[in-house]
Amino acid sequence: MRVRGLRKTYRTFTLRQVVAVDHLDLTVPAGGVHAFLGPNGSGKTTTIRMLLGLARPDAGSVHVFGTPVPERLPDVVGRVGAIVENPKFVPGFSGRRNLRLLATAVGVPHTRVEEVLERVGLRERGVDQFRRYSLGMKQRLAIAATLLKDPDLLVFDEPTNGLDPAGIRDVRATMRGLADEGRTVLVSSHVLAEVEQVADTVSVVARGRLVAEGTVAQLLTGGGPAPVRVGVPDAGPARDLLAAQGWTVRPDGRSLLVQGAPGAARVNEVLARGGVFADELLEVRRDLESVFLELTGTPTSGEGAA
Ligand SMILES: Nc1ncnc2c1ncn2[C@@H]1O[C@H](COP(=O)(O)OP(=O)(O)OP(=O)(O)O)[C@@H](O)[C@H]1O
Repeated sequence: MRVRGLRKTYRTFTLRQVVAVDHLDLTVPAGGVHAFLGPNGSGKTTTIRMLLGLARPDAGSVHVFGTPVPERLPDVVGRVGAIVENPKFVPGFSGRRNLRLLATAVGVPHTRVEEVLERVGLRERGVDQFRRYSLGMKQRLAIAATLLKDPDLLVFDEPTNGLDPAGIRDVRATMRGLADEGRTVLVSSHVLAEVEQVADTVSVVARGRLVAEGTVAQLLTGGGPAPVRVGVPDAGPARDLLAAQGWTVRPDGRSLLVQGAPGAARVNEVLARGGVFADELLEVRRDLESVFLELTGTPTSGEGAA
């Protein structure tokens, strides 16, 4: 899936213009789990609605399997399954009966219902009424419904919202399994921790714009080497030696933080050649949470994410 220059504005009831998506570029590689991350209100749902032809962009282009959307949506709609809003199931019907109704509506045989129930781990519970399902089971039934047509691309908008840790784990495992079968899974979330373990690639948006993309490892390194923390008995000569290499050196408590050096070994070598011996050398690994915070200016965990 490829998005270029996507833009969408809304008018509020006071006629104020809200730019929900602002010249967004997005590339979702085929196969694997792609996380679409951003704080609340950063434009994820609006983008997903445009990808699915549910909202019309003001500008920009969307291609799904190389086909322009919404212009030629009917050509690809059968290859796409999505959960955008809470799917409507009949509370008093069993999970299986709900899926059979949907299967009839989309013209797939009831044998397919058994396959998708099995696929999401609900076969045993297929006889239970939908209203008796846990939130996690309801979400897995929703995923089962999207699988009825055997789609190549699955789009899930915040599928782990409101789930307990066990529910999050189940949904995550289901997404991983679908990607391992060769499907493409696009999953949006404002809670990084809920998707980082399962995502092969990531796009981060803030205020409707793309602020970073790549693999989780690429985001962690930010494209450059990790800073090196150096402890030396006398900071002055060490700072001069390191700065002479063109590296940025700043105090970090009782140590020095060196940015731009290709690794701790090279820092050690430069110091030793200058007659300075470090008593501490550490490559400082960034965690994804702090990268996300730097990129979006917003914490990602729980309700604190505004
Ligand atoms: N129908 C609408 N009318 C007016 N403004 C809207 C409408 N839908 C979305 N917006 C605004 O557009 C911006 C982006 O919203 P959107 O729902 O796409 O973000 P999001 O990243 O999906 O957020 P969340 O994680 O809360 O779902 C927000 O400022 C939102 O208030």
